[in-house]
Amino acid sequence: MGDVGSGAARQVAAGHDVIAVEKVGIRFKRNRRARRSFKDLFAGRTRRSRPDEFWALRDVSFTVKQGEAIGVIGRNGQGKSTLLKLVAEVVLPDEGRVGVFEGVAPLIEITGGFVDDLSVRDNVYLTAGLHGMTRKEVDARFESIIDFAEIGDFLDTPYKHLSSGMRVRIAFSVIAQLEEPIILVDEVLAVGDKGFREKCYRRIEELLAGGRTLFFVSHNERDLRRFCTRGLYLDKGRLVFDGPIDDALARYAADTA
Ligand SMILES: Nc1ncnc2c1ncn2[C@@H]1O[C@H](COP(=O)(O)OP(=O)(O)OP(=O)(O)O)[C@@H](O)[C@H]1O
Repeated sequence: MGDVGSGAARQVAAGHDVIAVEKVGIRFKRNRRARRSFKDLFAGRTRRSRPDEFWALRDVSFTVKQGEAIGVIGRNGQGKSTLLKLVAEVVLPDEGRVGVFEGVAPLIEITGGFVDDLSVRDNVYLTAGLHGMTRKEVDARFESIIDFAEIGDFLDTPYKHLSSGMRVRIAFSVIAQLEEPIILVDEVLAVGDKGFREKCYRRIEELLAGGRTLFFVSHNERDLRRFCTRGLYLDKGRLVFDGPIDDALARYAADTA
C-alpha cells in the first residue's frame, strides 16, 4: 500500500455521527480504603479521611463523524484513557450521556481483554469471536494475524508468559483484523519495538484510508500529526480544546511552557 498522506493532508469525507458524548462526568474514589483506616477511627473529625471522590471527566461534550482521526492529548492523569474507556463502554458515565453507534475495536490496555491462562491461539479466537467473527472467519485470517505479529513460535504459549512487547504485537494484530468501524489506540503501542510500531502505524493509515474512525492517545507530537486531523485536549478532566490537531498541540504546548 502506498503513502496515504499525513493526517493533516488526508481528505476526510464527512460521514455520519458515530459517537455522541453529552455533558459526561465520571467520578472515581481517590482512595478506596480511605474510611477503613484504624488510625482514622481515633483521629479528630478534621483528620478523618473523606470518601474522597473526584471527577476524572466532567462536563465533556463532543460528537465524532465517521472517518475522523482524533488525537487525545493532555498531561498524565487528566482523563485520556478514561475517555477511551468511555467510548469502549468499559466504564459508564455518572453524569450525562454517551452514544456509540458503531462497533469498537479497543487496544486500550496491555492485556486488551486477553485471558492470561489461555494460549495465544485460543485468545485470538476468543477476542475475534467476541467482536462478532465466526470461527470460519477467524480460521481464514488466523495466519495473517500471526504473521503480522511475528510470534508464530508461541501459538500454544499461555498469554501470561509472553513479554509485554509480544502481548502488544498479538493484541494489535487481532484488533487490526476486526471489522469494527471505530478503533481505539491507547499508548500501548509504545511498548512495541521501533520496527513493529512502524508496521502498526502503516496499518493504522490503511485502516484510516478505508474509512475507519480512530481515537489515538499519545504524548508523541509527530505520531499525533501523522494520523490525526482533530485534537481533543483534556486538562483536569475537562475538555479544554477541541479543534484541528495542530491548534490543539499549540494550545497544549502553550499551557505547559
Ligand atoms: N478505576 C479507577 N479508579 C480510581 N481512579 C481511577 C481509575 N481509573 C483512572 N483513575 C484516575 O483517574 C484520573 C485520570 O486517569 P486516566 O488514566 O484517564 O489519565 P490519562 O490522562 O490517561 O493519564 P496518562 O497520560 O498517565 O496515561 C487519574 O487521576 C487516575 O488515577
